[in-house]
Amino acid sequence: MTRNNPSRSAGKSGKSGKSAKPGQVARPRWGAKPSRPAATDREGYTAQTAPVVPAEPKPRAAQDRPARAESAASGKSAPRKQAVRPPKALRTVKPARAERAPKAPSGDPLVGERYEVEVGPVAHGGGHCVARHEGRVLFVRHALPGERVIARVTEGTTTSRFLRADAVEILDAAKERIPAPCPFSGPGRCGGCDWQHVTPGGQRKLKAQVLTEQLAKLAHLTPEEAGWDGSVEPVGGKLPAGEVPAWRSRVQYAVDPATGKAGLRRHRSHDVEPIDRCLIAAPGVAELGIEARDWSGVESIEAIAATGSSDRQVVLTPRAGAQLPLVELDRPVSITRIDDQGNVHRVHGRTFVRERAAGRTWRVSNGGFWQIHPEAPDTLVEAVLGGLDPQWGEMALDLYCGVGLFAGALADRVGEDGAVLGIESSKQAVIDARHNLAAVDNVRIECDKVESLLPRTGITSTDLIVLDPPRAGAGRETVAHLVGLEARRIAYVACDPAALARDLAFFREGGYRPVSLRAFDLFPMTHHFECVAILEPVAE
Ligand SMILES: C[S@@+](CC[C@H](N)C(=O)[O-])C[C@H]1O[C@@H](n2cnc3c(N)ncnc32)[C@H](O)[C@@H]1O
Repeated sequence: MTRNNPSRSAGKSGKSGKSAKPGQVARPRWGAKPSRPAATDREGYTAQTAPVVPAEPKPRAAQDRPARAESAASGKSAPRKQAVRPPKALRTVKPARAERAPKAPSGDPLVGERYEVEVGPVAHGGGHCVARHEGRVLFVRHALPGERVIARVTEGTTTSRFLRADAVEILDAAKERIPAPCPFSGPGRCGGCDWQHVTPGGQRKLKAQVLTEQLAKLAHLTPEEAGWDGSVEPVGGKLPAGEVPAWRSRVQYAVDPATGKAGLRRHRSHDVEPIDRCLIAAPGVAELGIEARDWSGVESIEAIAATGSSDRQVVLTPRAGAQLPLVELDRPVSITRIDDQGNVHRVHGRTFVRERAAGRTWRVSNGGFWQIHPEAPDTLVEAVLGGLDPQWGEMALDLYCGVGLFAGALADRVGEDGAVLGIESSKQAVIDARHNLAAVDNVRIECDKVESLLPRTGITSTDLIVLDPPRAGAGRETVAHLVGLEARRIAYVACDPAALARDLAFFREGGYRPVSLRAFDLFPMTHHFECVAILEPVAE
């Protein structure tokens, strides 16, 4: 579909504050700083044609939901904190309705059954590959396409539409298979990494296959049509063979209640795999020695090592009713506690870390969102700016702006004649963004949900848009609103290839197509990766 864009064919509309020509919409000077002072707080791979891969069914019951270790790898989806539920007796009991009651699994359990299978293509979403046994689909972890393995069932019954399984014996190994460097990985063990058993190049090939398949299935685009060369770009330089990249600047540990030992959650489980060391943790995290302490009374620990500053922070969530233990760590570190209402309390030091990236220092408070790979902010900013090519005097939107990373970069490029509006729903992130960009006159940050604020801004057009939504993507309605703003270019930063492909289809309906797409291996050893798509209006 071609966009009907009268203002574009009439020439560029006037810049902020200038009067509109007849037939054009006057642009309010929406990027200017608000007159009130900014809020402050107390301180401060090559892909082949797309294989046909069965979709992983959506979770139906609560116990089917992916565990935090998996979803947290990208840092985008998992909620920071869930308030502890009140004791059962205090909860409001809803009337029992047959359709609301979770269905008890029917059929006989197959867990523990072992099947010899030929492993098919990698599937989106869980670090697993697809296999078939006697007409049933198996999602098999710890396997690689083309392998022949013994798969042991981990979930499912005789009536299940699909089964989950782990490859527990490899009969014919793929050439990309290596011995897992991490002693805590493998069937039934730590759920933090998916592809410890795969060469770095093999991991990127798998990610490229997933992206190719999602683009074909959900956006009906070939790599060429998406402007993608089919590669997932490595980030962080080449490592000697056998060495694991230590990239995680933020690690979410869980604590085994029986032993008080910190570890990582097993795949799709709340059980804790105690570890001595996480191989992919950044040196600044490893130095904290979290795994060596007794954390009795603590439910979870987020360990953060800032990049470009010596700031270290641990964010502790105590168990309900437990006393926070006296925490002594080997080096200066800020300690923050989150109570059962989700409120943040300073225990020691600062409640934030200072991250250095893209030419600025960024304050990030309370374990709020920040890209996890130390090279991610610069890599993504470079890809966004390179794709958008912002011009002096242009107007830009940074949607889902976090603490202001892309807004800051855009502001520098559009200059004082241009303007940037950031929208972010987290109050603390907005406070941080306003603090981080306080000296930048042409940026304004608003706190609200993009979908509810955008239609109320009165903004009818813009030159550039960056959107970096959470895992679910932006969705049809928000995309419909964005295409109506007639931006010259749009940069879509995505951590989930399925959400990206779905939204690309919505953009296509609205007359925008991807002119370039890059994929970055910002989450090595896991199935996650990040994409930057640049969209332009289809020529009229
Ligand atoms: C993937 S992060 C991107 C942050 C930022 N662009 C960066 O790279 O640091 C997504 C952000 O969107 C925010 N968010 C989630 N849902 C939102 C919504 N409906 N409207 C506005 N912001 C939202 C989250 O709080 C988070 O800061």
